[in-house]
Amino acid sequence: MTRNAQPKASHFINGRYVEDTDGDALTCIYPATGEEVARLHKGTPAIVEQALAAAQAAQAEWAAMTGTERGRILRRAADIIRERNRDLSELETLDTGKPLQETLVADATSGADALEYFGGIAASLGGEHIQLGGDWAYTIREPLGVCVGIGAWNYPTQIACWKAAPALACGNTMVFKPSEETPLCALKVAEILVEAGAPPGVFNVVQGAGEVGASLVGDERVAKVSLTGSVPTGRRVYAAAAEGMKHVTMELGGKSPMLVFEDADIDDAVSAAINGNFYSSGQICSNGTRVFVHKDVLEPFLSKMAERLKGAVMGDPLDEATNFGPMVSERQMQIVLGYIDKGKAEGARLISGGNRADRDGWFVEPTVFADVTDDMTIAREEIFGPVLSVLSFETEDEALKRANATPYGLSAGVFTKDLARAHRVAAGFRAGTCWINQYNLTPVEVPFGGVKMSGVGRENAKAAVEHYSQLKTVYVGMGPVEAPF
Ligand SMILES: NC(=O)C1=CN([C@@H]2O[C@H](COP(=O)(O)OP(=O)(O)OC[C@H]3O[C@@H](n4cnc5c(N)ncnc54)[C@H](O)[C@@H]3O)[C@@H](O)[C@H]2O)C=CC1
Repeated sequence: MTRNAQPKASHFINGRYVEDTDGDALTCIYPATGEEVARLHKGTPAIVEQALAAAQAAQAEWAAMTGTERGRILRRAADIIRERNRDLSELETLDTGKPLQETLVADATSGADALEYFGGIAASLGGEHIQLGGDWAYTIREPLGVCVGIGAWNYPTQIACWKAAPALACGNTMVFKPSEETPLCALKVAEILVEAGAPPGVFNVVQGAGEVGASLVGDERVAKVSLTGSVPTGRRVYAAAAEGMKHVTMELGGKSPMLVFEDADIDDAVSAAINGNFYSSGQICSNGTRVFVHKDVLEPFLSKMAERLKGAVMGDPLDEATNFGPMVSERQMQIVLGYIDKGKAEGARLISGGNRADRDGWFVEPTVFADVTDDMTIAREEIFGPVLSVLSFETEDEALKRANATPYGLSAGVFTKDLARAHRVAAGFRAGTCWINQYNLTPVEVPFGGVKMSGVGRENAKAAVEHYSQLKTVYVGMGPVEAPF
């Protein structure tokens, strides 16, 4: 397999690849080896202008198509993505370093799921009729206009599709800016949408870092901004959008709890903790990084976990036998290693891992700390790497209080065989998504998003439609108009 992932050009605007070599260089590094696999350019003001003008020009025609027609295009794009899943997954692996074993099942395929789902409901979106005695009113569901999508680097294809699919289904157009760490796969989504029949300008991709994102968010033609990123960036983008009274969806970070009660199936709980901490090398916003284990099952939990970690296979992510890849960048690796040092310095007990792996690329060993207390840095801050903190608890009340004692509120999980307790705890969690005896599954049919500092709005499911459309109310007078004088 070739390690050259060079796209035809850096940006995709108005139905075609576009280059502007005046833009600063944007190099794409394969995180498993450090080698350069593509070189692009960041968007210049001229590129940003072209993209916004194209999206604006395309919007009326796109919105005038029937939902059935728009939906058919999205569903066709989903089919093409599935047909090319292997190529797209290999590209995603080169861009992110995530094992091919993962990208084959969780990236392009999840993007296709979103395009299929929103393609399927596009024809049924509409308003309602409200009878008011003799008079009546109806609502029209209208698109917002030009939407901006801004992505993080952990799930580039999925994020592009999770934003594009509902936006386009509702009749909006989009300018999408991928993370500067992972610019490649959104270009493929744009290419495929055009191949599936989307008119030029409906979905555009512009590369760049924060400045390019900020110039998109600040433009008065933009009606809505959807960001997947960190809380500090979310604050900035939300504030900039508020200046123009723009709609926002903020999918931000987390420090989610997973509660393992004494009656839980410990093997399942360990599996879930592995999925919720080491999949994508821990670079998942909804990860359950604070695992609260009841004191009576703490030692069996830790010993089973240590045993299972022996099954982690570090290697070339393009080899399908590899199930544990590197961090996306050297910078992210250094951040994670810094947190591991803090964990050690603040007195957490290292059960396994704890170091950079002795190999090329930006690998950090899967790391488990026990005896973690609520005040330790590793229990409070989002690490976004393969670092699992185990805390112990004695009562349900105590566990729930401690689980909720965080500014974040993205996700939470509970493992118990006691059904009443499972639902009671789920009701008590202050989080946008809760799992009972499961963790980190995010099918497109269910809403996903956070509370508190973890975000605003919801992606996926019918809920996303509310965030990509607005209602116009039309009141219909059927009788004479009464007036006081
Ligand atoms: N809740 C969710 O659905 C998810 C949240 N995340 C969060 O994303 C973070 C990791 O991703 P990163 O790429 O490091 O996040 P980041 O916040 O550094 O960057 C996110 C995106 O925002 C852009 N950006 C930065 N400053 C901007 C500005 N002033 N205006 C407009 N755009 C700007 C970046 O170029 C990038 O495309 C983690 O905190 C993680 O929890 C990641 C995946 C999913």
